[in-house]
This record gives sequence, structure tokens and C-alpha cells, in this order.
Amino acid sequence: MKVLITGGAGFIGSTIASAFAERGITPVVLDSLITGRQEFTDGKIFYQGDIGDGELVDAIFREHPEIGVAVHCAALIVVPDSMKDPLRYYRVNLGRTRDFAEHLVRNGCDRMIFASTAGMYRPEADLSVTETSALEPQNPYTRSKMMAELMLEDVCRATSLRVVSLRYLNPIGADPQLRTGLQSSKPTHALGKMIESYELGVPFKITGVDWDTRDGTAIRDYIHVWDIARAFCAAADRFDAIVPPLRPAGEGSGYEVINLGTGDGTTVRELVDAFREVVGEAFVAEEAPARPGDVVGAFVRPDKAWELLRWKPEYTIEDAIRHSLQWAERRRELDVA
Ligand SMILES: O=c1ccn([C@@H]2O[C@H](COP(=O)(O)OP(=O)(O)O[C@H]3O[C@H](CO)[C@H](O)[C@H](O)[C@H]3O)[C@@H](O)[C@H]2O)c(=O)[nH]1
Repeated sequence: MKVLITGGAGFIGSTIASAFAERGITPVVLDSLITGRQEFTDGKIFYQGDIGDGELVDAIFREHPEIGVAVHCAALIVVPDSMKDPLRYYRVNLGRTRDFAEHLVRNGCDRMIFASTAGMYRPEADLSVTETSALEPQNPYTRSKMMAELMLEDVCRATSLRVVSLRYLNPIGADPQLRTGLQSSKPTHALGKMIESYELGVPFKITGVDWDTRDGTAIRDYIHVWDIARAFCAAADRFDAIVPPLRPAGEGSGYEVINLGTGDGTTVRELVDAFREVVGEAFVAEEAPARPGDVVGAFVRPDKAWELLRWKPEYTIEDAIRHSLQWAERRRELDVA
């Protein structure tokens, strides 16, 4: 079997591609390279182009009729950018997903695994989210993902397409074999800023220390990107059991949501402690005001992922930090080469 991976030259898509390849399932990568990196496709079957390009998608299915499942990662993902340019986010994340779904249906591909976000939930009082938590997306990025999911659910009800949507929060780490990782050399997320501070020998700023959490700092569900990739592979393995192809009339929509997470999350101070554990005591952090628009955050209860995918995270936060540090080094070598 082959798997078509949109956004397969990006951080998460490229890791998923490697994980499938290791299981003997050949990835076919479709990526525009607007944010993806060409090197991440080295040695893989690769098509450069847009997921909305029907002729290209038809050609891919003609040339690779063994494709049994499409993993749809291609998307714009930066929350502040989505607030500045919502039209672009809806065009790409919603409009192109509509087009891509149509191309899948036309080509008889009836399985899609959709890379989605647990950022669309309203957290419960204890800051946990489950698949039954209310949906309350707070910005155009998470709203575009939610709308794409609602649309896909409608398409599943009316066509042969079936979708498993995997929702997760903050991916960190890198491919443990360092084939791929985060593209950006200047990441603005917490771990990226920690690595930057560590390399420059300046204190890391903990932005926000007055949140209602166990230590006053914001909570996130950081999850190792290889664990995410393993979940996509598990979803492909078990796809037909999760959403059966032949459903009795009126039973099920052919659409299933599964959250991926650690079950307790990590606060910024805990992330700092883990970072120190990896690099040594000399790493210094200082308190600073919260960033504009920051939120207290949430963590994901992964019970359904265990039940349906037999999946739970295997890497620790320290592993993810170690891999991110190694990747930062490797990325510099790639840039120089
Ligand atoms: O230098 C920093 C950077 C971040 N933080 C804090 O760390 C927490 C997590 O921040 P991140 O930026 O790592 O994660 P967010 O969930 O806030 O948002 C990020 O991750 C999202 C993906 O889940 C989107 O990609 C989004 O655009 C991106 O900003 C926040 O409380 C933030 O204030 C610091 O203390 N110091």
C-alpha cells in the first residue's frame, strides 16, 4: 500500500512520511513547498504542487493506484498570521480542503486522516479537553480547522469518503533519526525560544506567571512529533475498524474524531525544569508579563486514542527537548550545505 501525504515536506507531514516508510508503507508526498523544505522529500516520491490542483491529484492517483489512504496535513498554521489575514487562512485551510476532498472522491480514495487541532475546544474547569468538550475556537486558524472538519463530516455522510480526524496541541521534538524537524530557524514557540536563549547565553523569559494553574504559568500539551506520527500510522492500520466502509443505513457518519495528548500537560515552569535537566543547571529563566493574546491553555485526555488506536505517547518531554536541540544543530548544517 502507499499513502498520499499532503504537506509531506513540512514538520509534521515529513515525520509522518518517515514513520510510514519504516512500516513498509510507501509515502507519496504532495507539497507546494511554500513552507515545506525540498530536502525533507529526498528519497521519497514527491510531487510539488497545490492540493487544490485536480489534474495533479488525478495524475498522482493514475501513477500510484496503490494509494489506500490520504493523510491531509497541508495547511497554514500560524495563529497570529491567521488573525492578520483570515481570508488566506479560510482559502487554504477550508477552500483547498474542500477541493482536495472532491479530488479524493473522484479518484475513489475513501480514506482520509486529517491533521487537526485540539485548540478548537473550550477547556473544562480543570483545563482538560476530551472529544466531548464544547467547541469554541478562538481565532481564524482554529476556526478554519473546525469548519473544515464540519464540512468533511457532511461529505462523509453523502459520499464514500471516510475521515479520521486527529486533534492535538503543541508538537515539539524532531525525527529521532534527525532526517527532519522544524523548518524555521527562528521559532517563536516556548521550546524554540528556550533553545535560542540557551545558545545565546541569555535568560529565557517566562511570559505569564499569574495563570490559575499548578504553578502560575500557562499549560500546554507538548507532544513529541514522532508520537504524533505513530498515531497517524495507527489510524491507517486500524482505519476500517474505526470507520467501517459498509455502514448499515443511518448508522455512523463515516467520520471520527480522536484527540492525541499526554493526559496531564506541562506548564512553562515544568518545561524550563525539563530543559535544565537536559542541558544543566546553568540555564536561567526570569519572569515576564504574558504575551498579548496568550491563553492559560489546556491538556488533552487521550483515553479514546488508547481505546481506538492503542496509542499513547512514548517519548518524554526530556526526549523531545534533546531531539529539538540536536535538530537545531542539524538544521544549521543543512542551511550551510
Ligand atoms: O519565550 C517564550 C515563549 C513562550 N512562552 C510561553 O509558553 C507558553 C506556550 O507558548 P507557545 O508559543 O509555545 O505555544 P502557544 O500554544 O501559545 O502557540 C503556538 O503554538 C500553536 C500550535 O499549537 C500555534 O502554532 C501558535 O501560532 C503558536 O504561537 C505560553 O504561555 C507562552 O507565553 C514563554 O514563557 N516564553
